[in-house]
Order: sequence, then C-alpha cells, then structure tokens
Amino acid sequence: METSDVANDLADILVTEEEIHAKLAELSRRIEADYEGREILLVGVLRGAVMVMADLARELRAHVEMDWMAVSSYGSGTKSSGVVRILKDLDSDLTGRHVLIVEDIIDSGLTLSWLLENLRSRGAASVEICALLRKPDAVKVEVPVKYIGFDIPNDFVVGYGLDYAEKYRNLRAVAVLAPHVYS
Ligand SMILES: O=P(O)(O)OC[C@H]1O[C@H](OP(=O)(O)OP(=O)(O)O)[C@H](O)[C@@H]1O
Ligand SMILES: Nc1nc2[nH]cnc2c(=O)[nH]1
Repeated sequence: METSDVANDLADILVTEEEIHAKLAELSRRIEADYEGREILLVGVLRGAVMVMADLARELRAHVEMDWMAVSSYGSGTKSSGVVRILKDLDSDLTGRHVLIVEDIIDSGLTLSWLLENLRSRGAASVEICALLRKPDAVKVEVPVKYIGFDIPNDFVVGYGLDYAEKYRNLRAVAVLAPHVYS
C-alpha cells in the first residue's frame, strides 16, 4: 500500500505530530516536578497506548519502569461495551509503587474508571492517569485525570496508536477518517 493511500483515507488532522510532541514535553516537565524523589511505574494500556508510552517515557528525564496491561472493552466495533476483561495482566507487584497509567484516549471513561479501581486495590502508594486525548462530550463516567493532552470533539479518531479495524495505528498524527472508509 502506498503512503498516499493512507492519506486519502483521512478527512481531517485533529492533532499534528508536532503538537503531540510539544504536549508530551510539557506534561513530562510537570510529571518530573510532581514525582521528584519518587520512582514512577508507567503502566501502558495495550494496544493503543504504545506510541504515547514510548514517546512519554523517552521524554521523561527521570528513572521510570514500564509495565503493560491489555484490557478489552470494545469488542470489534466502535462502541464501548462497558464490560472490561483483562487480556494480559501486569508482571509487577504494585505494593508501595507510584503508578502512572498511560492511555491514548478517554472516550466514555468506562475503561479507565474500571482500571483505576482495579490498580488502586493492589496496594499502590499512588495511582494517577496520563491520557493524550479526551472526548468531553462522550464521557459517561467522570475519571480523575491528572495529566491530559488534548480535549477533542466526539468523533471516532485514528492514528498515533489508535486503530480502525487494526489499521491506522502507525499514523504520526491523530485524524478523523473519511466517510468512504466506513462504506
Ligand atoms: O473511555 P472508553 O470508552 O472506555 O474508551 C477508551 C479505550 O478504548 C481504546 O481501547 P480499545 O478497546 O479500542 O483497544 P486497543 O487499545 O487495543 O485499540 C483506548 O485505548 C482505551 O483503552
Ligand atoms: N480508534 C479509536 N478507538 C477508540 N476507543 C475509544 N474511542 C476511540 C476512538 O475515537 N478511536
């Protein structure tokens, strides 16, 4: 597939690569200051958070450990079912750890509100959330997010880790798909 084929599928770029990296730098400076003297365990939520985890971790000028969890709440469609299943659990013991959950997007909030409670019950010293994107008009459950990148409209978005039918995760920007992709 040619690169131009992918570009033809995009209706609108919502957040550019440059804007993402500037925002992650800004959030990283806040995180470094907030966690001074405390080591962070970054918990990435597979698979969408792979890009934001990789770039945030490399932007941070502090020791971090990284672990991964895979949960499923969407099945194969574009609507959250609200039923969250653990597909891959953490390898780390969270007792006494300062956990920072790294997510790509908060849509309904169902995934993160469930995950927050789940990780808090494991004896962590603290559990906070860093999410690149949030859709304020889609939220069904309010989630206390300490570090947020961008509030975006209530459209289905792809890129920078986010997929449609497992494609488009490798886009450098966050975009809305053109209608012909769905037909
Ligand atoms: O706020 P919510 O409505 O719960 O939606 C957010 C969740 O949806 C996406 O994951 P998805 O289930 O699409 O899996 P993926 O990360 O493997 O693509 C995203 O990565 C979040 O985990
Ligand atoms: N790709 C993608 N996954 C999501 N999961 C929840 N919201 C979204 C979205 O807008 N795009």
